Amino acid sequence: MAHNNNHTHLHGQALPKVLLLLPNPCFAQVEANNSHKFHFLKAWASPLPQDQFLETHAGSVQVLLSSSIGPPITAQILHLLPSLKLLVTISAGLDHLDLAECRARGVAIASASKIFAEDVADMAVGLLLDVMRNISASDRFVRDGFWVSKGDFALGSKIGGKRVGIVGLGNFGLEVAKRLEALGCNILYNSRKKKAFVSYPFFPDVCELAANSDVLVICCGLTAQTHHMINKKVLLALGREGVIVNVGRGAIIDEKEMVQCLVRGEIGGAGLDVFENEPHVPKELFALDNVVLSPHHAVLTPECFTALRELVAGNLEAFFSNKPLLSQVENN
Ligand SMILES: O=CC(=O)O
Repeated sequence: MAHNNNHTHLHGQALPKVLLLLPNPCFAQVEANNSHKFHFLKAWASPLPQDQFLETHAGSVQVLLSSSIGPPITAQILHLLPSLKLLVTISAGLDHLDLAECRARGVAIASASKIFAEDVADMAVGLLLDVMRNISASDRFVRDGFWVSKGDFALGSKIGGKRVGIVGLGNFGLEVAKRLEALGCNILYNSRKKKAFVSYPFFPDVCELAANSDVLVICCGLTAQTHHMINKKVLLALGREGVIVNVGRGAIIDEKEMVQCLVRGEIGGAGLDVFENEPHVPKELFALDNVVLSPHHAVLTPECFTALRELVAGNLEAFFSNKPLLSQVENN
């Protein structure tokens, strides 16, 4: 009879192990609801250094649960986990994962992308409306008593009829498009590939897209290809009246250049949920009324978190019962 080395037994049967490298409120709730089904191995709670902890469990860990907050899942970590088959990330972004190494090792990835789409799109539209209709700036104007003392206030722009260029027409971008169409905007887009199922004009070149748009909404993921894709040339093509909204990742935009363009009035405004060096936001932006800032909060609704916990548990169950994952991402 094979000797079972697993540490956790329930009625003599080992629970499948799920590795966690860092504490996270979402993981804690997933654990609270599923500790009868899975044994959650917490590297951070062990007195052993992480590498040693991983070496100890190297033979038995098939699943790693990760988030986009904290250190990335590097090739070095993956090397220490030769039995790993599945990486579940509670993010839509995959930029914290070494995708090439996962591919080489045959590690499947499940993400949160789809279930975040509506909340992220709502936030993108909220930021767009706020910048273009001066909502946050109006709020400050009224609170500061300027309605009484100064009387008038800068006009906002009409939303209907505006040309909105969506960069990345995936789960997020499609939800943004749907919402903005309802507001009377004309949708254009840039994506890795033209999408056969939409009739919006496609621009293979993001600079061309910017030149033909009143607003750019960044909805794509951060990859080597999209890093600083929104550079000075693209920003200048967007132009003095142009507005940029970012709900993707900060580093998709060359942030230094964007700040300069905003300070010099070379673009019209920005609504930003993400930044290059979070939680640090360039101080120059604090003085600008045509900029709306948000602390990477686009997905933070309780409804989204409930769905996320269920998705994570569903993916774990599917994996351990050899069923298709609920939210596997393509990694090729
Ligand atoms: O930014 C959040 C995510 O990638 O899910």
